Amino acid sequence: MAAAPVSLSGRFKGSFAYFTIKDRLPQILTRVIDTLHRHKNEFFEKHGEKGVEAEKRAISFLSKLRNELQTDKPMIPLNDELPDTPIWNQYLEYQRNVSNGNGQPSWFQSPWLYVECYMYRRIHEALIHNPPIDDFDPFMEAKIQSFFESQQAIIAVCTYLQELLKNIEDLNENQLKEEFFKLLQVSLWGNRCDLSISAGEDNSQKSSLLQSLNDFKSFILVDDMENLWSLLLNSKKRTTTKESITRVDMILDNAGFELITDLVLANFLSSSKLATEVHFHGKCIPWFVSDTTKHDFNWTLKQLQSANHMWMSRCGMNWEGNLKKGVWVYHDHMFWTLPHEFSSMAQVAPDLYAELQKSSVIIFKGDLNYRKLTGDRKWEFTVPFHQALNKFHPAPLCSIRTLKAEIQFCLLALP
Ligand SMILES: O=P(O)(O)OC[C@H]1O[C@](O)(CO)[C@@H](O)[C@@H]1O
Ligand SMILES: [Mn+2]
Repeated sequence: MAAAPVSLSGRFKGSFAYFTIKDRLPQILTRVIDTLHRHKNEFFEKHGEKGVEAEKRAISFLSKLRNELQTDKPMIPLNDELPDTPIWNQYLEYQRNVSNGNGQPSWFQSPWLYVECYMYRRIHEALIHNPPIDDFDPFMEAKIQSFFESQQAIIAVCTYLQELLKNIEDLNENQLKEEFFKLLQVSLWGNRCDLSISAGEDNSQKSSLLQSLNDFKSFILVDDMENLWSLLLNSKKRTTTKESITRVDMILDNAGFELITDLVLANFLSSSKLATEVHFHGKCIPWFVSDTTKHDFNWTLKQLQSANHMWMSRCGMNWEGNLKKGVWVYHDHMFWTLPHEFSSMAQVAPDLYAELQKSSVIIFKGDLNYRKLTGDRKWEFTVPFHQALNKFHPAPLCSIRTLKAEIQFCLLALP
């Protein structure tokens, strides 16, 4: 098999990677600095002068980081005490070795995937270094605002689900398949609501998606819904005896409306018995502006339960119940916030790889997961997706992603 092509990088002027590193990442950093500035009084009220001092130090750290980025300085090792720090610093050494003498790993010369992930980890380092604001999520405000801006769309999709559940037992196989395809597409288009692509600008879902699915159909470039349906249906038919299970793993992406669409899809899979277990995988630190952390996941369930809308609160209660019963499980392994391509998971995080091997099908949400699945390299569009996976295959898998970066393939891998 031919060697894997080079990584997408800011060294390719005019590429989306170049535009992202040159313009978008500094915008995101500036927005983080502004957010810290705006929370100065809150830090003072909560922590007194110590909070204000910590805020000043974090801002100075982030301003220095922005200058490093904008002037293409070499990447520097992390020096906080977090468990992933040695892995990040080993990865920097690896980048130094593979740069084969083309100088130090730097923002515009190194792989885009690495430098973008590295920026979010350095943002976390800026806070970790500065207690007592070390637990502050600089993206929380934007995630919460995006949730509330999407209220109408959330009400519509929760209402649709609850109406569907009333007679789900009476649906025949074709009707079930039709509903499955609808909710898959809602989860797909929910991925447009990502605050990284908008550099933090509002990117919430204003209208109900369910009425627009036909309008969006022609924008689906690669459609393997039939294969995914067959895989789940065959697994359901095999799950006759008690002990056999159909486990679906959802590698989550953005909080807010997209997370609701993923939970709605998961509820449908559980209620239709297409899945006997659903495992959700979130991020262990704030990531790519709107990616879901455990706090975001739990906040969303609580927010729904306390909503003054019957179907929203019903969803929140049911979903919390599924977690309590253990039919739904939430994980947040540190691997998801490392810079590694997924093809190195078996070496870097064998425990996570083994966990995913228990799955009947793994659904990867979003653009960043797609980039990590395929190594974020300059593949020809005609290369089969499974080739780009580079032997990463813990279980049958698929990607549900709205295209936000140059990388794209013609086929999805499932079986
Ligand atoms: O939330 P998603 O779908 O992973 O999108 C994040 C992606 O968007 C981008 O901002 C666009 O390139 C990338 O940084 C990242 O891959
Ligand atoms: Mn995201």
